[in-house]
Amino acid sequence: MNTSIVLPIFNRNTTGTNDKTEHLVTAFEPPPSLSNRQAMADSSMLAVEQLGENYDQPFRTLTISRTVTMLGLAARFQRQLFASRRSCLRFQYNFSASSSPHQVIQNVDDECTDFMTWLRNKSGAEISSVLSIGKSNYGRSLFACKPIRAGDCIFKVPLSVAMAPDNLDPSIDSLLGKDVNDFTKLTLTILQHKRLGQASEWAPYLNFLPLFADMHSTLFWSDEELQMIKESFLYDVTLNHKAQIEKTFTSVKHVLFLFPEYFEGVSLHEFKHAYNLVESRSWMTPRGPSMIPFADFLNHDANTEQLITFKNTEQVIKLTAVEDYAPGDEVLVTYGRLENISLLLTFGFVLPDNRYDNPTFKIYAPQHDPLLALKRDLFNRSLELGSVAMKESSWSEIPETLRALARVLCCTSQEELQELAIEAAQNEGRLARIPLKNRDKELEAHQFLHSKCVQSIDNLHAALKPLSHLKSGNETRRMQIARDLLNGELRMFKSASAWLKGYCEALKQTGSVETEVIYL
Ligand SMILES: C[S@@+](CC[C@H](N)C(=O)[O-])C[C@H]1O[C@@H](n2cnc3c(N)ncnc32)[C@H](O)[C@@H]1O
Repeated sequence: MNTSIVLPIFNRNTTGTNDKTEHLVTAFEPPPSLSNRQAMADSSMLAVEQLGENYDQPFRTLTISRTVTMLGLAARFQRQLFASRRSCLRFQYNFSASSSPHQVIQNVDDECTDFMTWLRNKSGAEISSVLSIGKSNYGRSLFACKPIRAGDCIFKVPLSVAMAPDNLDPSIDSLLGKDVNDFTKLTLTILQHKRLGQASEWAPYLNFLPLFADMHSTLFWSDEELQMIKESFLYDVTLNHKAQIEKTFTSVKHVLFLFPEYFEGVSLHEFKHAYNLVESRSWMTPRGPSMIPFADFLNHDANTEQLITFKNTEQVIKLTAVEDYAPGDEVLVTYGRLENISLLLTFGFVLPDNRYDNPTFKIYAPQHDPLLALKRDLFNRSLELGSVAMKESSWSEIPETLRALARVLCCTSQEELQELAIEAAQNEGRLARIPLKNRDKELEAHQFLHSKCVQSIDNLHAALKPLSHLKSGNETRRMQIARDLLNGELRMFKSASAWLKGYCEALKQTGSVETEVIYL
């Protein structure tokens, strides 16, 4: 097999050093194939922190940084499919050297001309004859400038053209510790070449990257702006990610001092900006996270199957059409099955009807619970044993881990915990593979989850109130984003709440229901 899917780097932990977290990500990094990419996205939403220790899950490494957190869990619900969307915008510039009756060239942009001339020279070949760079509602984008048929090759970008960690000046690289990861190296490469200005071999590309003012990742939101999303788990995730990036910056600062020609006066703010450029525009290639000029103008559509691939024999990044496009159609790819929290943290946007969205429960165990240590041990043991199996099973309405947590937290005696452990031992060590034999306890655990849903719904309503009455002129882009995020979460919690309520009613009425009937 010569062709493989090029993985976008997002929805991985990309921060900082090769510590335990990074090791986990690397260890579980799937080989580039569609099925693994799917698996990665499917199992992408789980976070647990207990008593200040991080318990990272494979694949996803969100951690809650609050020291008050005793036991926190983020979990997900499955959603319905939404209809496909394709925008059609007239393009502004066609960079193809050949002419065709289908080409419509509007607003020819000198910057694009320079950029495409630079790219053609750097790659030694034409990148595409059927695509144009244009402006969309989401910044720059790629548009068909000729009819494209499914199966056609839309573009080819040689891997050698990509900016990757191996482009970092070797004298800088050699001074960085072994624990400095490739994402940081790529960030430093961007900063180094930005400082070189027009003398940089990447100048035409770097000039095309979005300005700080056009980037809306919550990493860049002020404290006041972040207050708008305090009810969302993204608030915790953002603070955590900011802290991680800060730590990374501090860990490389001593090296930056040695290269004032590149890094004199580089601030944390600039570092963060470059870091987020890497996070939002890099793709995983054999050279590590790579900025692929031209390919990184592709915007995201959650409903397309269009993916970038890497062709080993030719060492090129390729896009092959999976559908027909008419001239003027925007060509979109999927960045993966990403929920709004990931989209907003990494890319600075949310999808109002995101079918991959999941409500995130923040559940804190009471600190004074004398059984806390036992509960934590039991829950962690079950996580360790259950993680592989959970990956393989399809998600039911309530994720197994969340059920497990609720069951453990609702125990009021050692005997009850013991009972749970015995049942788990009969089910591959998993605490919540099937409904509990003790129906009262099963009901209690689900009522507990239902009460958390109701609480979240109330909190979200309160958070949305000030955002709902704004006059359109007073509304900033980030206010709209915050409202879309919170509304999406509200919908999820309402749906989860309805399901839990129905489940509890069924338990109360029948007292015993078949496992499969209840869980699917
Ligand atoms: C890989 S770049 C794509 C090119 C980018 N539009 C540009 O102007 O360079 C990813 C960025 O594009 C924007 N973007 C991509 N897809 C989007 C979407 N569906 N909705 C809103 N913004 C999107 C976001 O700003 C995101 O961080």
